[in-house]
Amino acid sequence: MAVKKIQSALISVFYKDNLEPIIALLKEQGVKIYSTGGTQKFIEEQGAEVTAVEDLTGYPSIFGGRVKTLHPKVFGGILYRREDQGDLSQAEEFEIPAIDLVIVDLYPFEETVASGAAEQDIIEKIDIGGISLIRAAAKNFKDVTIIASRDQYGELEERLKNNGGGTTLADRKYFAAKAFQVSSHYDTHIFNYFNQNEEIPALKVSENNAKALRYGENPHQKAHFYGNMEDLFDQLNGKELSYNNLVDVDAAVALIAEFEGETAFAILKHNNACGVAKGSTVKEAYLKAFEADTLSAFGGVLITNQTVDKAAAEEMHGLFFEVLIAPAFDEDALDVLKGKKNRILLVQKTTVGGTKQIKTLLNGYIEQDKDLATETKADFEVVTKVAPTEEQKDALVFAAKVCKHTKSNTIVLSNGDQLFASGVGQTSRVDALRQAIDKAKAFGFKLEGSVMASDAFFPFPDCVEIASKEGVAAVVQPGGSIKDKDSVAFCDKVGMSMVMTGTRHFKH
Ligand SMILES: NC(=O)c1ncn([C@@H]2O[C@H](COP(=O)(O)O)[C@@H](O)[C@H]2O)c1NC=O
Repeated sequence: MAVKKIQSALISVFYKDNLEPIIALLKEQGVKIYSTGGTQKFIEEQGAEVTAVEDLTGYPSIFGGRVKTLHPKVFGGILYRREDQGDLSQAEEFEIPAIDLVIVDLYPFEETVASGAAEQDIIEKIDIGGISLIRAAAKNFKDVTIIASRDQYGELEERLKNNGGGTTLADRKYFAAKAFQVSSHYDTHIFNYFNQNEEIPALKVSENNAKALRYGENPHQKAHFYGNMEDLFDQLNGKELSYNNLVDVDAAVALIAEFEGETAFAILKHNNACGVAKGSTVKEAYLKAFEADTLSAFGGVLITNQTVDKAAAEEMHGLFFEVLIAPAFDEDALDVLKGKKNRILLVQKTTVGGTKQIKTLLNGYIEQDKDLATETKADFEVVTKVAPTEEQKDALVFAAKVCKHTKSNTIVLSNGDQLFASGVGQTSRVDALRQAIDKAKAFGFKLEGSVMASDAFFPFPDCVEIASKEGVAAVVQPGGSIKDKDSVAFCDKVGMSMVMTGTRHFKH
């Protein structure tokens, strides 16, 4: 493919670091360089000759730098069509020199917003000239090479070296695509900043980090993860996380976040907890979580909110599991756990931020606030004659937390520190309860004195009737059914206690 030699360049960058090799290369190739204030100074310090953009435009940088490159001599030099006779003669008539390469690094808008800067500082970080240079050069990719971020210097250097100081049309089109990636990402953040109150109903999401996954939910489905796992986790061992691992890891970190300040352990399969427990040590919490369903734990995703020590590691080592997440691992625990090379060990460095959830659906997307509501004892309204004891209230809080993170319809049976069993993703609440009862019994739990949580209200008294036969002593549910009173009346008849929270936790 034909190579177009670069003879002139305009460089205007916010961060000057890492520009040195490019300057050296352009200098070596005798490229004429135009530049703006701070960048010009930096380039001159590298010993290269530079023409100030002011000398090209005949204007100084004005309005505190708001206008410096915005001039027909600059934009004309980038945008005129090199093969169009009319454009060529106009360029000559207006003495507009060609600009073959544009290098820009934009004002750091995103970074400034994240720093908590005042509005005026943020507004001044909306780059106008730079973004216009990027768009102009990308539009004229047939003739112009655009480098729209300092992340791309390495690629430019490599291609210039390989092509004897020029670029091919394919190179320029590639860089143009990257330029629009940069400009659209930049504008997405500006829009979201201006639309913080969501007055304008529009969904703008931009994520530059794409990681190809081995496959999607199934091997015949291609998949990518868009995000920055490294910000959240350090991976200490094991193969790459799969699509399904990521989905479970997401569910696991959301669940364990409910147990701040306690020692908790959860085992998840296909997004649902099959074991959750609290203990005085990680080992104890793990053993209790495992006990809830020793079958489903096989191949599961494990999570705790405390440092994994050797004693806990030795217990877990016997289990085949996919992922273990913890805030830290003792060295001797790692020695044990690393005994299986595919086992993924993640150190969770921080909690997951963000308040929104987005899904594709039909021919569009649905977006909602994350379910960040968690009920405490203070949220309980006792609706039965008998009130739960303090111990039962603690157990109801525990059951409600697990319930919130389980697929609907769900019923959770537990005591205060151990999930006995849950019915998950059932089409009826009665089915969910029956599944929970059968499972709890299959793993040897006695339900006498246990508590029950339901993610949504009971439309009929059937669930409390079944639960009471098993000895369930206290119930937590959101309430809100027109037949609430039937369930309450039944509880009163048999001496069960019930609290309502007013908050439903459907999870589809
Ligand atoms: N106003 C303009 O005409 C203009 N032209 C280029 N810039 C930006 O100015 C910065 C470089 O400025 P300096 O070289 O003075 O450090 C770059 O981030 C570039 O994107 C401008 N600044 C903001 O819009």
